Parts: sequence; C-alpha cells; structure tokens
Amino acid sequence: MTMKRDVFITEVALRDGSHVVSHQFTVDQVVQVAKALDEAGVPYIEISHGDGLAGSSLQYGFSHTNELELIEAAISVCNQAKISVLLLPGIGTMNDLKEAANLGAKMARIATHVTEADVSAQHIGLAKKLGMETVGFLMMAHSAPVEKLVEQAKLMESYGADVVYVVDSAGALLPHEVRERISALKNALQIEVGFHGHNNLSLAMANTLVAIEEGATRIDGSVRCMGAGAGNTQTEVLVAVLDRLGIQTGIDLYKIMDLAEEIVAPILPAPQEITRDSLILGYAGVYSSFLLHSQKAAKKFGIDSRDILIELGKRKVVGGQEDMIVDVAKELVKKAATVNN
Ligand SMILES: CC[C@H](O)CC(=O)C(=O)O
Ligand SMILES: [Mn+2]
Repeated sequence: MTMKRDVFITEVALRDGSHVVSHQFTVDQVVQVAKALDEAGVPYIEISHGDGLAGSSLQYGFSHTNELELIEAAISVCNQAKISVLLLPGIGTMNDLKEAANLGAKMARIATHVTEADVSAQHIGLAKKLGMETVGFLMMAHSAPVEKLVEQAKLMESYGADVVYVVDSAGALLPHEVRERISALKNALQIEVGFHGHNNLSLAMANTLVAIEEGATRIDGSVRCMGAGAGNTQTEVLVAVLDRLGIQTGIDLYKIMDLAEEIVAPILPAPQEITRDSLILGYAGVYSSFLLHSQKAAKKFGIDSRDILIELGKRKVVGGQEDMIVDVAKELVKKAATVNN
C-alpha cells in the first residue's frame, strides 16, 4: 500500500550529520539508523560523506569507512526508504555517481553554489540516464538575489532535474527571505521545490514551515539536529508539528522519536545546540560545514574562532574553499601582531 504524503522528508543525519562526527560513521551505526528510519516510514535517507560523494580527502576530512560500503549496508536493511546520495561536481565524479547507482541508490542530489548551476548539467543528465530521481541543490541560497536564484533553478530544471532545493547552508535566511525565494521558484518552475535549513539562528523550523506554506513539498531534516553547525530542522519535531497542522509525512511519530533518542543521540559527540560559534555561522552567513575546521584553526593559532568566521563571511567564501580557513587564521594572527607592535 502506498503511503499518502503531502510533504516528502529527506533525512540527512547520515550525510549532513557526517560533518558532526568528522566523517567517522561506522557500518554498524549507519545500519542501525537507516533500519530504524526505514521502519519509521521515512521516504528518503541520504548517505554520503558530508561533502558529498568522494568528499573523503585531506581538504574535507577523511572518512572512517568508504561511503559506498555505508550506502550498500543501508540499502540492505531498507524495505521502503530510498537511499539518496549527494554529489558536488568537482568533488564527486560521474563515475562516483554510477557506482552509487549500481549499488541501488535511487536519488541523486547535485549540489552547486547558488550562482554556479551550470556545472551541474552533465551530472543531472547522467543521474536521469541512470534512472535516478534527480534533485538540483542550490547551496548558500542566502547569498544571491532572488532573481539570480530563479535563473539558476531554471537552468537545473532545463538540465532535467525533477526537484530544485533552496539550500540555506549557512542557516542565515530569515523567514521572509525564505518566503520570497520559495514563492519565486514556485511561480517560475514546473517542477517540485524543496527546502534545506540549518538552525544556526534558531529559524530552521520557522523557515521550513514558511517554505511549506509557499508550496515546497520536499523538505530536509535531521533527527536530533544531527547536521553541520547547529544542525538542520529537527526531523522528529517537524513530523510532530506537521501532524498537528494536518500535513501528512507518512512517518510514524513514536518510532522517529524513539530512534532519535535511543539510536542517534548516543552517536552525537555532544547534544546539538546553538553555541556562540554556530550562531556566528548564521549571523555572518558562513557555510555550516566550516564550523569544526574553523574551531580547529582557532585552537591551532590561539585566536577566537568567531573572528575567523566573521572574516570568512566578509570574504563570501564558498564551499570548496576550506583551505581559506587556515589562511584567514594566519592573517588574523599577523594583523594582531602588527597592531600590538
Ligand atoms: C559541503 C556540502 C554541504 O554540507 C551541503 C549542505 O548540506 C549544505 O550546503 O547545507
Ligand atoms: Mn546542510
């Protein structure tokens, strides 16, 4: 029997949450979480390195376990949920996508910076050819005007994407900005629209509800907020709120609450909360995945991680420029030394 769903949730704890554990997920953890999510009725579960397929590297952090092994293990325990993979062109290759599809991944999300949709053409084309449901994922959506976002989303639609997402990578968008963006995309596109939030300004839930009000039907969440920075819209809370609103997700509330509490919470290094650093991510408009890298650099150079994050925000650094974090830290140390002498 097919479940009636008004909104389709993609659970990203096993991908965005990979940043939280510095990409150290084990097969055992992934199997336990994926099996419980499947039993709870979650329709899509994303699994990849935090920075997408082939993200395991010196630049982004090496994975504990090869993501293809994690994907395969998750697929083997899911009965109804489809496994999704994230791919950032330039990090992941066409071959990585083929390998994931061969293992049985059914959805591909092709992510680009919000102004660079043109680099997704080949990957979207290949995903469609492989028979995968294909999503265009426009990251750092706060950093471009609405007209630019629409132009880029239309490009992804023209390449064959089935869905385009507004991705608030920095958790910087305010509710009225989400409303403008989703409503503009709904007016301009023929395909479904999605929203991926981060909770750095404590707005992930409010922004998600605004997105749904404006017609978004694809929504990301992470159980226990297990995503980069302060995490994403908390899936089990979202399921409860949507249920109260009469919006069907097809997800069993008790089951998702139980797995959040009993399986995911013990995996978290610390409970997800809005710390001063994650708050700065949203305030300064910095990629949530830069959090741990910036904290590491701050410790190494003996400076305040907030200063690094503020400077990265001023420079409008985009994903893939993680090496800038250390450069900025060094410059701040040098500047402080000049001022003191
Ligand atoms: C670096 C990829 C990134 O984590 C993708 C994502 O979830 C986002 O931009 O929020
Ligand atoms: Mn994210």
